[in-house]
Order: sequence, then C-alpha cells, then structure tokens
Amino acid sequence: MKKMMTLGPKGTYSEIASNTFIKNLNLDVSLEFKHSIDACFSTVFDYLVVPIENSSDGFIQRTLDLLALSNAYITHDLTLPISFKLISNIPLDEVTSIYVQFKAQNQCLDILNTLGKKLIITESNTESLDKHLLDFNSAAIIPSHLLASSNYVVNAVEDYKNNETRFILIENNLNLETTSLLYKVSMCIIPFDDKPGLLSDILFLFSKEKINLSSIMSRPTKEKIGSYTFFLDFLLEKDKLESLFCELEKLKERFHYKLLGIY
Ligand SMILES: O=C(O)C(=O)C[C@]1(C(=O)O)C=C[C@@H](O)C=C1
Repeated sequence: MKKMMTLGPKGTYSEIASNTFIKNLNLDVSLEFKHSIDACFSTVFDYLVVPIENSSDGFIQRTLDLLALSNAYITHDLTLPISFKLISNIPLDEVTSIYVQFKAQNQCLDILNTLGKKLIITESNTESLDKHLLDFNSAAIIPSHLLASSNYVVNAVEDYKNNETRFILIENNLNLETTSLLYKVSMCIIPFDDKPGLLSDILFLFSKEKINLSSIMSRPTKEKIGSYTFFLDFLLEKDKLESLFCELEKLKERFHYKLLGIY
C-alpha cells in the first residue's frame, strides 16, 4: 500500500489535512506520522502532507527550505480553518509553563503575552498536549478539536478570528494532469550573483508575460549574508507554461530556477 507521511502524532491539523486529501482525491494510502517537518521530508514517501502558510503568521519557513531541496513536487493544496484553546489543570496564574507548537505560538501571541509564562516550544500541537498531560503544573495551547478533560479551558485563543492554514500535498512526480485551465505554479529562483536589477528583471518577465504573481518570498541561501532564494507563486493559463520557460531560459546566466509544483 502507498504511504502518506504527515506531521504527528495523531490529532494534528496536518492529520485533518491528510484525511481531507485522501477523501477528496479518493486515495488508497496508509497514513504515517512523523514528529517534525524535517522528519517528514527525510523519509521515503509516496505522498507527503505539510503546512506551508498561515494567514496570520505567513509561510512556514522550514517547509519552504526543505521543499527547495527536495526532488518532489506540490500537486494539490487546501486551506483549513485553525482554532486553538488553552488548557490547564490549575488556575492560569499558577501554571509554571505553557507548551505550544512553534507555529501556533505566533498565532496566539495576545494571550501568551498577557500571561507572560515560560514557553516550551514543541514540533506539533499533539506533542504540546502529550507533554502537558505529563506535567501537572503546565498549560498547553492545543487545537480546538483535541479532547482533554481539563479543569480550565479558554477557547478561541488565536489572535485573528479567521485564522487559517494552507497545506500542500507533495508527490514524487509533477501533476501534469490538472484539468483546470488556470492553475497555480510554485517556483524558486536562486540568483548566481547579487547584481542590481535582478529582482526587477524577474518581475518584468512575469509582467511581460501577463502572469499574475500571488506571492513572492525570500529565504536566505544560508551561504552568506545578503544571498537569497526567491519563492514565487503565480496563476498561469495552461498554454503559457512553455513560453514562460523559454523566457526564463534566456536569463539562465543570471539565475537557476526550480519548479516546485503545478496544482
Ligand atoms: O501541529 C499541528 O497541528 C500542525 O498540523 C502544524 C501546524 C503548522 O505548523 O502550521 C498546522 C496548523 C496550525 O497553523 C498550527 C500548526
């Protein structure tokens, strides 16, 4: 049976996203959980589901970095509403520390700043719950759907009420069978050298081709200060992909580009 990897343990939003992909795409897979986004990327998989972007805290930087290094491609995406609750066994002013997942932390800053407690950062929301259950004096921020028999519960502790996260399905081959005429393309561009006008040349190319960029992000190449990889998402009409690649090829002395997915 084919394997789908995602961030676990069971109970994460990544599990809900995986089950939604399985249902919507009618996939016959066994779902396996890994303890971190790094561990998800470093195992052999047929399908991988990871969070990529949150509406209030932006891109999940580790996902972008690992995607750029991976030989697999985004083939689908979906967005889920995300809500958190804060739980504890003792009154909040008495708790010594709060378990919170690294991305959930920045979605719940108001309450965390108000409480001013020591934070213990975890890799997943389920890990926050599991660790809290072993630590009586702690509290935890966990997804609203996770059940825990806690004495104190504060619901909807996310800073923004329409909080949502986009998840991607990654496969080992490009999805060339998309039926829609307009699809999303994700790509990264790695400049060979930091020269004036490079970013404007890239943007000019997209504007000349009348391609609607929906996001542009930079991440350090980690080689030296000031050296960046640019991540682009855009909408493209099916018949324009070839001409875009021709245009990109013309600039190939200036940068290297990598297709991250079509979906
Ligand atoms: O820990 C989880 O529940 C996850 O699926 C991870 C994750 C993330 O890293 O963005 C997913 C959705 C929320 O934004 C918070 C956590």
